[in-house]
Amino acid sequence: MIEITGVSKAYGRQHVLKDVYWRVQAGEFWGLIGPNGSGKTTLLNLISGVEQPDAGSIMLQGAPLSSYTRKSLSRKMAVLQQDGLPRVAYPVREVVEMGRFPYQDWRGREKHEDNVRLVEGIMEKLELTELADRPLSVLSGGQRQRAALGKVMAQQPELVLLDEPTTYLDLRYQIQFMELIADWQKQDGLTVVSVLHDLNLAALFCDRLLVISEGGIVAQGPPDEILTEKMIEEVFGVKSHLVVHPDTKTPQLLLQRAIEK
Ligand SMILES: Nc1ncnc2c1ncn2[C@@H]1O[C@H](COP(=O)(O)OP(=O)(O)OP(=O)(O)O)[C@@H](O)[C@H]1O
Repeated sequence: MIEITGVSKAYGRQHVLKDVYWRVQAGEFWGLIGPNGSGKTTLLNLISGVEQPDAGSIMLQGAPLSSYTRKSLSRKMAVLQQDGLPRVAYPVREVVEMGRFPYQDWRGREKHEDNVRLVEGIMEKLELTELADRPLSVLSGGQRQRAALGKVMAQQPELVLLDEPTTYLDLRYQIQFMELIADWQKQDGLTVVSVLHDLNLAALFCDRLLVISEGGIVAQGPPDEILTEKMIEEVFGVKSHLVVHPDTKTPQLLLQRAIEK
């Protein structure tokens, strides 16, 4: 799905990404983890085409990213930020329908009438039906993020890029959001790349983790190989205990206090 070869990116004199090599197979669920300022969002911005690399190449399904038009790219990939939608007066249903933009002609019409059913199905799945006519401006952060996910689902991409998507969600909605993405991944073979600060969520949901530190990749692989107390101390500078989740057998992190009593 994505092939990144020798990619570097600098802002002024600051080298934010240095010679990155990374391959993402179709259908994988990757978590991008690393400290603040390590280059995670920059990497997502390069994959989505918002930023251009200074060196190296990015291929999407075997073709250079630069060979796609904006519209053809938006049929392949969707991006969701941590605060996915602004507080505007548009009602939820209209916002979800906006996800169909890449499939519409210049009059804003679609060739297939199926789109109404598609949008309604998504609204039901995300429990947005009751909120359909409410403007985004009156919704809570969690409700707005669900509407943002609805818009992304209506876009029917093959690849979704998520940048800390659960930051403003409470525990219930964090899990619900990740489960919805995981269901979508399993049902449609969606490829997911998500920046996540919560290493426990990352371990529970991701097939693979990419650890970025100071603009370079320091480790990549399945969570049970990648998450070690040593890596967490080296990369994040904190001491931790890793325990095994009783249900999923994935590693889970317990933080240690800095001051020993
Ligand atoms: N448009 C820009 N212009 C100048 N510097 C930038 C720009 N975008 C990012 N940077 C710098 O690049 C570095 C990496 O930023 P980036 O947002 O990729 O990090 P991150 O790993 O996503 O961080 P966080 O976890 O804090 O979101 C930071 O030092 C940041 O200040």
